[in-house]
Amino acid sequence: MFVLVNLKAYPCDPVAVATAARDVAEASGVRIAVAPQAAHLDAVAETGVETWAQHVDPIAHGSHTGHTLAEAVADAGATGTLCNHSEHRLTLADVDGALDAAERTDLETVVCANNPDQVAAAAALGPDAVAVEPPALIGGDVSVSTADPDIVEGAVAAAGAVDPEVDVYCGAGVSTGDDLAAAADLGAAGVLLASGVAKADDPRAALEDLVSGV
Ligand SMILES: O=C(CO)COP(=O)(O)O
Repeated sequence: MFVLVNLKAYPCDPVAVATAARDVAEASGVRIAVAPQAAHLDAVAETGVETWAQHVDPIAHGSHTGHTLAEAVADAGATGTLCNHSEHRLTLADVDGALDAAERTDLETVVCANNPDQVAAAAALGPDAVAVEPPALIGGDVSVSTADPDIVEGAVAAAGAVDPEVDVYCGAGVSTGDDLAAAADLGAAGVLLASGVAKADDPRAALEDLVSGV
């Protein structure tokens, strides 16, 4: 299972979370990546943890102001990027353009989607993975794998019907080892989570619990 921790804009210490994630990944053998604010990519990558961007824009070098350039996040040490997160939705054309930018710079890609229909559309664009995250469950206490297992199974089926090479992750409310195990049982190859780690009193303990059953 892949564990992708999105720090969003939470007021956590990104280097402390990254250091904990690096240590827990090394100790457990579970692949764990951290996606901090773009301005923190360098510092997070320096810890040695697998580092992801939260977003890249569908642009190349040139006259663009206030955008996130794929080359810049790759230079800062990111090896992957989220795209089309529920809190940063793009048009279909812009998802396609962002994936082109990521491919140009060898960034691994996860396109987020609300439901199986959107998962199918996202999978058709050829990302490395898609992540189904029902917006209503994001930031809540109940994991998508418990609250809406059908949507996870539906996403796995939808992506598989379009392109079996595209991995499916799930997210929203994931915070425990049981949540991770339930996601794996439903066919997910990984989880995308945020508040369960970024808002935890002890992010290291939260990460250790997450991977305890893998
Ligand atoms: O949006 C998410 C991850 O990108 C999920 O957030 P939570 O883990 O806080 O529900």
